[in-house]
Amino acid sequence: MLFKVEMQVNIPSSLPKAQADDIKAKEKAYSQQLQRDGKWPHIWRVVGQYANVSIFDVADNQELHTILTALPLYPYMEITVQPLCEHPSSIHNQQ
Ligand SMILES: O=C(O)C[C@H]1C=CC(=O)O1
Repeated sequence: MLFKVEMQVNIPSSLPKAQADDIKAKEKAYSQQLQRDGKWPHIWRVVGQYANVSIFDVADNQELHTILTALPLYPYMEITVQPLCEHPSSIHNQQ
């Protein structure tokens, strides 16, 4: 199942820089492993914002929930999820 996920990151200025940098490094490693696994095929920065638009390719809602809630930056994120299906005019995925 494909999902469009938008993540807005709001790290409080009260969080010490070293701690924020550590969380960001863990987030990067976690994200890149999911990308290698094919679960997170797209991630794009939203211009001018500490935010991304991503596509996830997972088995079901539960798997996406498990992945998102394990993001190291999850406590500092606002996340919106939209399920996707095939567009009838798409030239991809035709059988
Ligand atoms: O920077 C972000 O958009 C937040 C987060 C998502 C992946 C990652 O490495 O960081």
